[in-house]
Amino acid sequence: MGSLEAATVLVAPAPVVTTPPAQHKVFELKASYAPAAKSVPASKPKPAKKKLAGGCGGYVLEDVPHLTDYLPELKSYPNPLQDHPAYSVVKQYFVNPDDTVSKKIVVHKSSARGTHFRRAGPRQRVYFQPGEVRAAIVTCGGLCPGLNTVIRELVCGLHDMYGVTSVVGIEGGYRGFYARNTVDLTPRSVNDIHKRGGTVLGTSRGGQDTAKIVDSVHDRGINQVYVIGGDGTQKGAASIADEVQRRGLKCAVVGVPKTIDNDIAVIDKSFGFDTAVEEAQRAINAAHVEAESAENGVGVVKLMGRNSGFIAMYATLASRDVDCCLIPESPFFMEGKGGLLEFVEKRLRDNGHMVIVVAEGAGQDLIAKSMHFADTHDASGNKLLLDVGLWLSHKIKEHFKRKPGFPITLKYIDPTYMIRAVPSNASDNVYCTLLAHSALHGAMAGYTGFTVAPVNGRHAYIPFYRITEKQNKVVITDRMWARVLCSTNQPCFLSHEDVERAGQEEEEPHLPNIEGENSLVLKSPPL
Ligand SMILES: Nc1ncnc2c1ncn2[C@@H]1O[C@H](COP(=O)(O)OP(=O)(O)OP(=O)(O)O)[C@@H](O)[C@H]1O
Ligand SMILES: O=P(O)(O)OC[C@H]1O[C@](O)(CO)[C@@H](O)[C@@H]1O
Ligand SMILES: [Mg+2]
Repeated sequence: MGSLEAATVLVAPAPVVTTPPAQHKVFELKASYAPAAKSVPASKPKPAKKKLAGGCGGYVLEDVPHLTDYLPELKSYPNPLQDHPAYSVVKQYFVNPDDTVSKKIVVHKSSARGTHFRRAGPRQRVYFQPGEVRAAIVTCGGLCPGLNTVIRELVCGLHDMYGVTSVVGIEGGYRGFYARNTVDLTPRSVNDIHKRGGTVLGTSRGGQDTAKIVDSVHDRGINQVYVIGGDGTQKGAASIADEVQRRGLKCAVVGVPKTIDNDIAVIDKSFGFDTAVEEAQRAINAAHVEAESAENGVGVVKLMGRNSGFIAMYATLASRDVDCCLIPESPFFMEGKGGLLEFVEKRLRDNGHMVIVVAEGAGQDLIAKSMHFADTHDASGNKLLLDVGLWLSHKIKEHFKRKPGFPITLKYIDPTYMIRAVPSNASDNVYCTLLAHSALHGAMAGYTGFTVAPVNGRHAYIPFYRITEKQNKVVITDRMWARVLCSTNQPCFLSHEDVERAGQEEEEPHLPNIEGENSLVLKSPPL
């Protein structure tokens, strides 16, 4: 257990005035903060105000909070990395404070410069001394390849780059903050955990009680919290960050986005996704071998993807053995002209076998129509899904039973948990390492209330609200989905209205208008 004083450094007058962390003009941050409070009765923390900076050409920096926003007297120190033998030789190792990463990478002559995020990386000045840091790491939500790599690299990165020796793991997800003891994490104890699937800390759904979590953070003297999880977890982290600010604690709250479904908005890709797609190939290969070896063989493979069909889409494109890919974003129908059953029949007549890949969230409306079921949710409030693979297999079998002289052999493969329980592959391991490093550089530099991830290939600090306001979905009016349809030669199943609706959902939200600052974007002619 750490000392209470360590977590309550806070608003004591500091001898050195800090260098401002950002050069940009900041708007809208008007909150005044009370000095540090200890246990405060449970109350819903107000979300932090958006921190926006504007410039000409429709430039908007959607910035992340900094500890000095509410602890203006906080002391800063030279970054110890400048004396590190490995890093001191790197030219321009520290990130220029004005560097930003553009959300939009494809632009036109008259495009506004649009939304930017603060570039991730080490800063010249840090707001924690090595001996002062007590970091905590927690993993929440479903499993995902790479969780252990992120944990390892946070522990080793903090130790090797910043000399931090106090890192604890919170066991069993958010509720572990107040229901379990912590475990000490050292470079030695995490040395080879990246070779294992799962999370050495354990995980859970539900149990997110912000007030109790922040009480625990305060009581244990924790001043950096690293939260690894999906969209639900990032929402939880946002409310922890808000409560930490409200209490005036010197504690950075940092999110590392995790989800096998790749459904986190704004970011290029979530870690573990590549590994999952690779692992899915084994199931698709098996389905293909089985289907090819039987008379009118049909292989059905169900892959994860609650609301977003990225795993199914990429696994299909990678395999080239798939005849039909079904995802939640693209409605389909079974019976009649242009329906799935007609297509299965045609493909079997033409090729003698076929493989169908279905994302678990696809066709849920069809199943619900055809059977009674209780609409249930998991502990985090996520809707529990019906088994579309089983349902589809049953429907196909029933259809061909009614066709004497057309026997089929159908094999249903459900590798759902196998694709997420494996250790991360080489490229995900490197990705997880960079994510962990970007996360801890941000916390050491005093940033808080952010998720770290690559945006157009560059790591950026993204305010929590940007990650949580909507989910990333396959855009069925985009070229990538067209590539899938082209590779499988499946029908698109969509009505004109479906396509219209999909196009409207994809419209970009308007840029924030900062009076007198980014007016160009408002005056620029529509494209
Ligand atoms: N809106 C929310 N506000 C605060 N906490 C939340 C919210 N939604 C979910 N959480 C908490 O976040 C944790 C993880 O959420 P969830 O089970 O939805 O997984 P996730 O992080 O979305 O990951 P994945 O979907 O990839 O499994 C849970 O402890 C849950 O209670
Ligand atoms: O059965 P569990 O562990 O709740 O997780 C299942 C869900 O988790 C996910 O893998 C997301 O993490 C979804 O694809 C899936 O629906
Ligand atoms: Mg989720």
